[in-house]
Amino acid sequence: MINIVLFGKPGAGKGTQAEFLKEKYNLTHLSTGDIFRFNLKNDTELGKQARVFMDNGELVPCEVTTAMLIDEVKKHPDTAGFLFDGYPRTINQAEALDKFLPTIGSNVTATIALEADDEILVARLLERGKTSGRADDQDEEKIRVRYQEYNEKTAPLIGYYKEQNKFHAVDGIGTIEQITERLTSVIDNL
Ligand SMILES: Nc1ncnc2c1ncn2[C@@H]1O[C@H](COP(=O)(O)OP(=O)(O)O)[C@@H](O)[C@H]1O
Repeated sequence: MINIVLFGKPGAGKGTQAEFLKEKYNLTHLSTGDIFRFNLKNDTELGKQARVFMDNGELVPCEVTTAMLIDEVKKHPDTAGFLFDGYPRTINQAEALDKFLPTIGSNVTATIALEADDEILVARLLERGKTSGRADDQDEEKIRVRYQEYNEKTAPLIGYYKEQNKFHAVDGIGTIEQITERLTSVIDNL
């Protein structure tokens, strides 16, 4: 089983690249943002719990997110591996994943970060907000909160995975194809 954690700031292109990578490597793509948005739209209990946080650009509490993620992983017992997109986002979540995966005989294979400057990313998000209908992409204030959350809570994961020799970074600026190529060359060399 190969488990890749796609890592990057909001707008870095994780979702776009995940679409290509899941096909190429036959992986199950789990995007916590997408799963939350699905639950929001369908007004499920989980959606109700997540809504306030998401609307404000804050992280949904760890227990809620981790329980949801583990549920999703368990739905795919026969997969060749997972492409985690948007999870883990805190040290706490990374530890939870490192504790859970061995219970299904697996582990994080590698973390790959898509890197890009904040200015470029904020512009991308505002552009996406015009068409995606995502409330959190239309308000610069909320985008700012998401970056703050990233810097405070998610950035420390770089050190966490470096210590395990599982951290790889890829330049996230270029055409979609160029970036896919950079990512695949990392994965092919794992
Ligand atoms: N691992 C997570 N832990 C906590 N909250 C999360 C997580 N993943 C997604 N969320 C919630 O869903 C929102 C949207 O997620 P996502 O689409 O991945 O955002 P972004 O485009 O900002 O990277 C986040 O701002 C957060 O509220």
